[in-house]
Amino acid sequence: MAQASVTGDVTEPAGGPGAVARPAPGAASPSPRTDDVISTRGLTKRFRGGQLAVDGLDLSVPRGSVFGFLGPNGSGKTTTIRMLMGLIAPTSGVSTVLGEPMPQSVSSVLPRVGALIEGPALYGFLSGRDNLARFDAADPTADPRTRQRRVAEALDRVGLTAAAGKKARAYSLGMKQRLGLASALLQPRELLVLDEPTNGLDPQGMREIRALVREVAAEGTTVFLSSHLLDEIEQVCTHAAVMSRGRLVVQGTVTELAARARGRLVVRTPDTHRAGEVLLAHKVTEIRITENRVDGELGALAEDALPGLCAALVAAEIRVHGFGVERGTLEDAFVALTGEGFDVAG
Ligand SMILES: Nc1ncnc2c1ncn2[C@@H]1O[C@H](COP(=O)(O)OP(=O)(O)OP(=O)(O)O)[C@@H](O)[C@H]1O
Repeated sequence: MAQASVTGDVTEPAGGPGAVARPAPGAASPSPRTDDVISTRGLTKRFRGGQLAVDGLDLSVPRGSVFGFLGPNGSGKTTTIRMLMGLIAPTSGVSTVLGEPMPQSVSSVLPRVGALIEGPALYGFLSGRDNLARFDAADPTADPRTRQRRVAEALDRVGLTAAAGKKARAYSLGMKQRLGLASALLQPRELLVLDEPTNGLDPQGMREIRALVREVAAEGTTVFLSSHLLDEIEQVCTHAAVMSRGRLVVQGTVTELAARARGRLVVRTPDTHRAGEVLLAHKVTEIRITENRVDGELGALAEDALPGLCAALVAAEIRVHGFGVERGTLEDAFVALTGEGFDVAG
């Protein structure tokens, strides 16, 4: 499928989608840019069994963004996050978080980061409130004098005030997820890292978490969240990176990424078959006809061909009830870039 030209700061690995520039073996990786909140160069993880989970990743997360880290299950998102948080060592490559090299700076960086990775670690026999208090007490940078107030505020933000006294083992998956999020919100943070934060939540729970993410971002915290849900990224993120099989496919602003999928021409008419013939005669391709609707690819046709197309339909006495170009979605862009559907295991 033809792709619209892209302006702005969408970046794609040299060599086109899927190709990632890698330093020559043995060469020192160039230092990542430090003005980004997260920056990686050539970040790679090969597990002992030989599995190449992350392959030469160059990621740039701008300060103040809500950055969606998107990819199907198994594409390397969690492995990347675990490397960024210093939980596992990369096989090669470099990364900085909040301007400091990781994993060397774990002790100075992590207090500035709220993280929720692979579900929260909770004590089932403690209440939600006591879990948070315990979590806070384990944080050497947390002020014990303000603990009670901060715990109450965090519970309130995630909508768990009423259930705060219940034992965590009685919590639903969604409630556990919210409690984990509350633990990341006990202190103001410069960066919030959330691995699949809406996993296991019902639609209402998802909406609430997304609203919370927007709220936290509006307060100035950069949010980095992984997801396999395209519509989630479109709803909450300003920027996104797309992973496929351990590699970065593309990164940029969500608006620009979605714009990579060219819109389709859509004509609403009861005279669908005749309209299809006219469009075909005017070089519109991949025409699909459904009830009262014809759509097709504009292909090489430029936007200024649209008035002529509309006039041709009218001249052929086709009853045109609607005529326009529908914007492509991020899912269209993903499919166009990778040639694969989204719900595939890597
Ligand atoms: N500890 C490990 N040892 C060996 N292979 C691993 C390990 N952890 C992850 N992998 C493999 O690395 C690949 C990437 O996994 P990862 O969990 O990073 O993907 P993901 O995009 O986060 O997917 P998911 O959403 O399913 O967690 C997968 O093929 C996975 O099986």
